[in-house]
Amino acid sequence: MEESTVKTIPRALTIAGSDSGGGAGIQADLKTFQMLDVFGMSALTAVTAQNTLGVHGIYEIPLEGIAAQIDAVVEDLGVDAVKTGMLSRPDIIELVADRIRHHKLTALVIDPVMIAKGGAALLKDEAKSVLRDVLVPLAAVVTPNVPEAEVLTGMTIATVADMEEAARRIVDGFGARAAVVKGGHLEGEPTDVLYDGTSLRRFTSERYATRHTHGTGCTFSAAITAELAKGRDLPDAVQTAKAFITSAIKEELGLGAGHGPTNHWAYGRTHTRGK
Ligand SMILES: Nc1ncnc2c1ncn2[C@@H]1O[C@H](COP(=O)(O)OP(=O)(O)O)[C@@H](O)[C@H]1O
Ligand SMILES: Cc1ncc(COP(=O)(O)O)c(N)n1
Repeated sequence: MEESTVKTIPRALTIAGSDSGGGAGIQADLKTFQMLDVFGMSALTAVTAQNTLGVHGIYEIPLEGIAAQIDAVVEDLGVDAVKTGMLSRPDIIELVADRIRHHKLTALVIDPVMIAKGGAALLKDEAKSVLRDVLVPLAAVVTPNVPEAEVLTGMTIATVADMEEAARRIVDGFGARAAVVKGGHLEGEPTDVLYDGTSLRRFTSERYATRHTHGTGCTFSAAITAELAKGRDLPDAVQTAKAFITSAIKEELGLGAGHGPTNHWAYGRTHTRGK
């Protein structure tokens, strides 16, 4: 009998919005999955007309179409880890939570996307509590930036110690299994904090002075998702994601007149990827 050429490859799904500019949203997620040697799939929640200058239009996908995309990939190709990004509305969040429960997708990364770098709202105000109450309890990890962690917890965050307190509240108060609060919006060396219900860890890097940070949060959470799809534990996944996003910010591409995309090739050029 001929030897089988079938290989198993880790598979990751992103449930998020499309960024026509290619730097954030599902485009950032799929590029990141690819660079980390994970097979990427997508379920679009919305299409945005977007470039480095801002969001020029939002066109949401009908609920039935979002559910059909998720069901189609899970039932045939299989999903080892899943992330959510832009979810826009309360009913989209409810639907995504329903499909995640139905398919028993436990390796779930929630990036609670609220506002684009240019200021456009990607999540309606009335959806914020639904995200916290319905989706966060299903998460293996939630990855808010400082303003998002402030909205979720209602607290003001000015220091790394505040970020740690916010991470604790997201886990102990809202039922996520872990939280990474990202420190890009505070001054100084950007420090991200991970709390998993037992211990706190800090991940710090150099800060690069650049306006090309469009899609940093999407890329970071996609890298965590890719590593979880490979079966890595969460601290390892966060460490790789931090290295991935740091390289992507450092080696800017200089595209566009506004907040340009990060460099999704950079990490692969400087790190040996597991083959
Ligand atoms: N100027 C920067 N230099 C290096 N790393 C950064 C910079 N800005 C953000 N980061 C890192 O990029 C990731 C995303 O951070 P953050 O800006 O806090 O979230 P978001 O992109 O969701 O707004 C985090 O790992 C953060 O530490
Ligand atoms: C479709 C989509 N999803 C997410 C973001 C957030 O990315 P960022 O906050 O890094 O601009 C975005 N701008 N567009």
